[in-house]
Amino acid sequence: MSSKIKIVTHSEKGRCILAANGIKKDEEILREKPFVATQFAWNKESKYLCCSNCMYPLETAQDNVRRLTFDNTIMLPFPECDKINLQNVVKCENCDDLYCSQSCLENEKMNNHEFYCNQLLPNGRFNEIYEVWKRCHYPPETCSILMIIKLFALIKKKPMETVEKLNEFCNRSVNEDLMLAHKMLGDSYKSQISELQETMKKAFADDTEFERYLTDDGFISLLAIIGTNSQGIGTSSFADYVKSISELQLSEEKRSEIDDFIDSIYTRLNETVGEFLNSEGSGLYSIQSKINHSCNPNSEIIFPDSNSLLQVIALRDIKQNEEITISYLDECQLSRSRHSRQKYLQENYIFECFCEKCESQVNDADLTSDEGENYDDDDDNMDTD
Ligand SMILES: C[S@@+](CC[C@H](N)C(=O)[O-])C[C@H]1O[C@@H](n2cnc3c(N)ncnc32)[C@H](O)[C@@H]1O
Repeated sequence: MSSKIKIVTHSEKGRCILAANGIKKDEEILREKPFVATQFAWNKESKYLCCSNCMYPLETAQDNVRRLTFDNTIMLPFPECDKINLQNVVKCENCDDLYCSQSCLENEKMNNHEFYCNQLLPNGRFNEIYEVWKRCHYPPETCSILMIIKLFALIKKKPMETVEKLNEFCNRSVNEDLMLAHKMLGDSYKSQISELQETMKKAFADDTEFERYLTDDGFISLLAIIGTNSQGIGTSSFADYVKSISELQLSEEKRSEIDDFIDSIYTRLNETVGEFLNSEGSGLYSIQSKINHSCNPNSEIIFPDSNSLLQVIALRDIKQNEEITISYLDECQLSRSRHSRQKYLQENYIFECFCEKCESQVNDADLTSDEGENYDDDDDNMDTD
């Protein structure tokens, strides 16, 4: 673990990560690869191209916008800013899964890729699970059945080590687990949890090492571990291109021209794919998952290499022994009243927030922000990003 942090236990929040020494604004606090990470099932089905190991984009920004807008004539200016490296792309010789490099392919093989290689395709051992999952979990996805299958592959290969690691993630009570599992699948698909469980039992009937995860409580608890601890990951070659463009030194006139062009591309993308611009997925990170939420966080998560490698960065100077916190809510949710934030966290993450901001506003009137009410009614999904 990084020498910059230490783990302690808090009576209300469980484990907390503290700064071992003072940390400066913009300083890296933590850099971590996931224990397991996957692209979401529907995202993959919709041909969002990324490395099957690290989620690095596998198409140039130009190809990305051409595909998403259905317009093959788009030419991106400043092609030197389209930096996605496709020179080392390799594929699994059996299932055609793509990897950004030989080392990603090797890593996936080490993590027992063989276990699910070809098995999601029609006639594959896990195809039915995949189909049931897609039926009961429409986009926007917040978790993936592929994550469970990858976890099972790891358990098969390194049983003791994997189960030990999995047990270190935050666990909930049986009741909370059930609420979380319902949240993950969306309220209208509650009844399909048992269909999914039965399909998995059938597919894994001969694998005794998974029995404990396929009982009624075990299955719900597995979904809840993923729901409580997983971190959203999004990678996009066009977003990388836009970032590189923003770093160019340009005249005011050129800057305004390129900004207008990028805006026009985003407008077109909005018409075709709406918010679904990225290769979306999620990962379980052993240390990052122990960072608690705050409604006034002092840190944020970024993905500096456009892949699943995660970095936690300080948003301001952090004192020695101060808790490292991130926000599980987006900017808009964070700006709402204490009551709205608490309601959202309670309904979607099943916990009462004990952050400093909520504690300092404990005597505020129990008013729900107007915008909050609209949002609370609409939103069904959960995710810790
Ligand atoms: C991803 S885990 C964070 C680490 C966790 N504290 C642990 O012991 O592993 C998320 C869980 O931590 C707790 N938690 C996180 N932020 C909190 C907060 N601001 N107030 C109270 N509990 C919090 C909740 O139980 C939540 O479900």
